[in-house]
Amino acid sequence: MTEKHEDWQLEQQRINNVLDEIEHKKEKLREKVGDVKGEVIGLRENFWEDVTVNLDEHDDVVETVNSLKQQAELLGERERSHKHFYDQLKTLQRMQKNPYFGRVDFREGGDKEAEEIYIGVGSLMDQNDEDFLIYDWRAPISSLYYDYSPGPAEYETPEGTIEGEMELKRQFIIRDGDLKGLFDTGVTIMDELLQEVLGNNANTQMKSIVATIQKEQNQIIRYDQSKYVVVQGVAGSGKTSAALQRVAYLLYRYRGKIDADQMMLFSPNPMFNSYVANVLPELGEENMEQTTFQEYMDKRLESRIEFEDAYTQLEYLLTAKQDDYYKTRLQGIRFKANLAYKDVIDSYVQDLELEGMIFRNVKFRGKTIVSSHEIHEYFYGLEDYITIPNRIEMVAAWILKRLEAFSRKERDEDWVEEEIEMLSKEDYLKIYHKVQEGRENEDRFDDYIREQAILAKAIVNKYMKPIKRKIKDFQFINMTAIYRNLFTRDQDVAHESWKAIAEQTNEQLQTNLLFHEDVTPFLYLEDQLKGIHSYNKTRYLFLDEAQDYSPFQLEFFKQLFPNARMTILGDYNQAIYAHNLNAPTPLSEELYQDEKMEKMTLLRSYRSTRPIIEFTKGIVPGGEDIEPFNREGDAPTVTVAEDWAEHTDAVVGKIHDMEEESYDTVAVICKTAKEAREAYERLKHDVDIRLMDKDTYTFEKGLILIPAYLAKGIEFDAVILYNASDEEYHQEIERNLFYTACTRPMHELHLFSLGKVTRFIE
Ligand SMILES: Nc1ncnc2c1ncn2[C@@H]1O[C@H](COP(=O)(O)OP(=O)(O)OP(=O)(O)O)[C@@H](O)[C@H]1O
Repeated sequence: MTEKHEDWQLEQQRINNVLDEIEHKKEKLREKVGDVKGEVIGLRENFWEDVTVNLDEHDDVVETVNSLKQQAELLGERERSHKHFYDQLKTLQRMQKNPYFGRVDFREGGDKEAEEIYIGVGSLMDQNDEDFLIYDWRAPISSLYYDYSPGPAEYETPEGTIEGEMELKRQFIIRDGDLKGLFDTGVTIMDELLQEVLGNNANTQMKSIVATIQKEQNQIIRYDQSKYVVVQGVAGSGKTSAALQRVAYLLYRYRGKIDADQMMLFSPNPMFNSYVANVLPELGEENMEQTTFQEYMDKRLESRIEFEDAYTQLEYLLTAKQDDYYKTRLQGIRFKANLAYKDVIDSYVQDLELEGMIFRNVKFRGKTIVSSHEIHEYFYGLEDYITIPNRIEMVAAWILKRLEAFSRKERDEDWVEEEIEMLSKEDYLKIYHKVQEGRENEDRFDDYIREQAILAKAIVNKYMKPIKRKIKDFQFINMTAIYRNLFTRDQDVAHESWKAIAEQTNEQLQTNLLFHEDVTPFLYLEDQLKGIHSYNKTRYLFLDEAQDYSPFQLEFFKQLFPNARMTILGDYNQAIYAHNLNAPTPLSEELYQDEKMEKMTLLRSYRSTRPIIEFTKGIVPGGEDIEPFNREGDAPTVTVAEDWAEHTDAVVGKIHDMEEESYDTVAVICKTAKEAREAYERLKHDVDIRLMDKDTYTFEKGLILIPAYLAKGIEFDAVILYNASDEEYHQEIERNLFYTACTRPMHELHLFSLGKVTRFIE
């Protein structure tokens, strides 16, 4: 028997033993789950029988409350145990399919023998609960597997560094308990497991990478020192993957201290959210909160004011005529992204402490209860050392009091009486019963009057309620007017085109629609006036595709999440929004001058084959530093067509050719949504293709048509770049968009161009 064959047999034998142990543990757990479930059901059913309810005397009430509390605590504890056992059972089930993926033999300094350490998605103890049969990939010792090849190695523990010698590093492919692959590092130079994983089809759901995490990714996953970790990683270098495994790692590391709902991920769009939603559950963890900045803006602005979304802004910049209006808009977009503009707002807020706040009349049925002028007087009558938000609170309390007094008077008005007469029988009876409550034995002669009074009060209150809610929401501040005033007031703004920008913005605000670039500044200003509704609970914030946020937005996030450590990941070569063109992004070190920040860089790209990466390297400056992972494939192709008919035929032909490859996902990528719609009209008769737009919430298998900016962060088996002509892609703002599109495929990339192909690939 060869040595290799022997190893294989021994490992298969060990897998069998481990599987037996898993089965054994599952059996024991099932019993426990069953018992606890029985207890929970019993407790729920008999909840009221087991508490002593006695409300006669004060002491009895206290006793009853205590007894209720005890019973509820018992139930809560049992329910938690049930969930805990159930989760363990699920982990064991997952382990049964693939108990572990790696092994290192590590001899600690001074020891004679090496310990065999097997690494999987969860830990498993032996029968006597003494030794680890499998270590969780997040355990300190598991780091050895990711960080070293055989030779001297070390890992960190809370007690300090452990040094020693790694004698063996082995990777496994196990499917349903059968050993399918075994690779020893040192014997094979290439990472075969990674080759195998990356050679598979792209998926509509991102997969976990725990079996093949690379050293530099492991650093990001486990890093836990500074408040800010900033990761600049080239396309396909595993930024999103690292972010998600990092969440899983932190949940493990701080188990019992931090929950998934104290972590939040901001991602580019809902489709991306659905793309990554499976990774954490696959690792046996709950998902963190996931959102998009668009969702946040929607929530904040509700129906108060309409605003343009980021994609509409981009669509405008990529498709509109480049006249003076366009140029001013572009300058405005770029200026408003900056911290200089934040300074302008900060100084405006200082002025507002003394003058300039604009309020709304508080009205009820056409009558003014408190006029904007009165509010203004009251506000500026308060001491000016009191902060604006505190003064606003005082104003709200004062208005509410005025409303109360007004309500009392209003009850005598004719309209109230009319409403009473119009009351439905049901409503009337409800109020009537209220009047009767507790007075069955009393013979009251004034019942009618009392009844009328209660009815009148109920009616006025009903109409007053929404007004009160608005006051509590501080909607008596005329935010739009205050923001607009920023563009009409006399103010020294150090920007050569400020006048034109201000004029344009002012004009736009009159239509009651905020430009996208004004939304963050608007919300920031609002927070300075109303007080910040910060997310104090969030302990870890993840910003993916961070290059698309502005420096202003970064400051906004810092203010919004005061207690959060931030992991900020992105690629400046994929910055597709105009505000970040040749300007700082949240990936720029200069934005963290006074704060503790760790910058990490990922240069190795895993998504695409080597020929595709070699091709895309040429598109962006500095691309020569990108290192391809060595996976073979066909070189990208470029086809030039003379007219649309030829272009369409060529694209359709390629789509048909690719049917043989049985790919799961093929994307035809266009520059904009407008072009995607046009392409759809041209292609829909010949191929079965789905058009995706910004409202698409899930990413499904098949052939899709998508604008480049929506394809951010996701990947496909093959990509057809629709009309990669020089006419389409020649401005600097289009370079990164083109690069983003070309870096989406795993296996094939084909470019089609109407006329001369883009200069970016020359
Ligand atoms: N260590 C790894 N093991 C296995 N697959 C990996 C690894 N790192 C990255 N990948 C794969 O490479 C692809 C790209 O990863 P990911 O989407 O996380 O990269 P990214 O840096 O966020 O990309 P982009 O900026 O282009 O959106 C994914 O298919 C991911 O599974």
